[in-house]
Amino acid sequence: MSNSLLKVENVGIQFGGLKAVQGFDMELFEGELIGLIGPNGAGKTTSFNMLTGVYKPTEGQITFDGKVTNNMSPHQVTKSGMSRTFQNIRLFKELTVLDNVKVANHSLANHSVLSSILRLPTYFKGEAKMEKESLEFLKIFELDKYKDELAKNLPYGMQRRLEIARALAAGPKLLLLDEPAAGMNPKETSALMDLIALIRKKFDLTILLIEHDMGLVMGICERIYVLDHGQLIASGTPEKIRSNKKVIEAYLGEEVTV
Ligand SMILES: Nc1ncnc2c1ncn2[C@@H]1O[C@H](COP(=O)(O)OP(=O)(O)OP(=O)(O)O)[C@@H](O)[C@H]1O
Repeated sequence: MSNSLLKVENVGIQFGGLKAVQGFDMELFEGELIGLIGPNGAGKTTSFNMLTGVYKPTEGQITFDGKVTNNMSPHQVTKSGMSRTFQNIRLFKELTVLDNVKVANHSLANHSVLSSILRLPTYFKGEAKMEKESLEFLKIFELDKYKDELAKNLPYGMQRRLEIARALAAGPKLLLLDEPAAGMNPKETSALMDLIALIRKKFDLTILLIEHDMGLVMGICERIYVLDHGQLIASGTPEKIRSNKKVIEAYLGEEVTV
C-alpha cells in the first residue's frame, strides 16, 4: 500500500448552533483519486475549507504529509503542497490566460526578491523558465491557443479548465477539486474526466474531488466518501457506494448504473 498523505481524524466545525461537519474521518493515500459526495448542504465545501486552512476545525486533527495543519493559514497549506479549485470560478478575469497561470507558478520561482528588484540575470532566467513552464501547463489543458486572451473572455468550460491549470501550477502533491464539471455539457465533462486522469499520472498527484455528476465520480474515483448532514455515512469503492442503502436514501435516490 502507498503512504498515507492526508489523515482527517474526528474533524468537526460548528457555526453558532449549527454543526456543519462532525466526527469526520478520512484517509487518502499517495496517488489515489477519491470522491467526496453528498446532498446540498452536507458539508463538502466546508470540509475543503477546513483542509485548506480557510476554516479552523473546532474538533479533531488534520495531518497532511506528516504535518498537523489545523492552525495553518491557507497560504501555509498551499506551500506545504495542497492546492484547490473553487465551486465558483475564481480567476484573475482581467489578466490573460497565460498570466493567470504565471501568477500561480510564481510561488515556485526560485529567483530572489532582490534579484527581481535589481533585474539581475537570475531574474530573467527565472522568468523565462516560468513562462516556458506555464505554456506547458496551458498545452496540457489545450488552452495554449487562448494564451493572450483575457480570462473573462474564455468560454465557460475553458475557464473551468484554467482554474485547474492554475491550481496545478502551484506544484501540489494533493489537488482538491470543488465541482470541476459544474455547468459543463456532457462532452466537456467527458473530456474533463480524461484530463483529470491524465494529470494525476503525469504529475504524480493525489486528487480529492467534490462532484454531483455521478457518471464522473463513479467513472474515475477509486474510493468515495459520502457526507450527509455533516456526517460520514459511507465510504468505499464506487460499486459499494452505488448499492449502499443509506447513500441511496440520502442522496442517489436510486441505484446508479454507469
Ligand atoms: N461560514 C459559514 N457560516 C455559517 N454556516 C455555514 C458557513 N459555511 C457553511 N455553512 C453551513 O454549513 C452547511 C454545509 O455547507 P457546505 O457548503 O459545506 O455544503 P456542501 O455539501 O458543499 O453543499 P453544496 O453541494 O450545495 O455545495 C450548510 O448548512 C451551510 O449553510
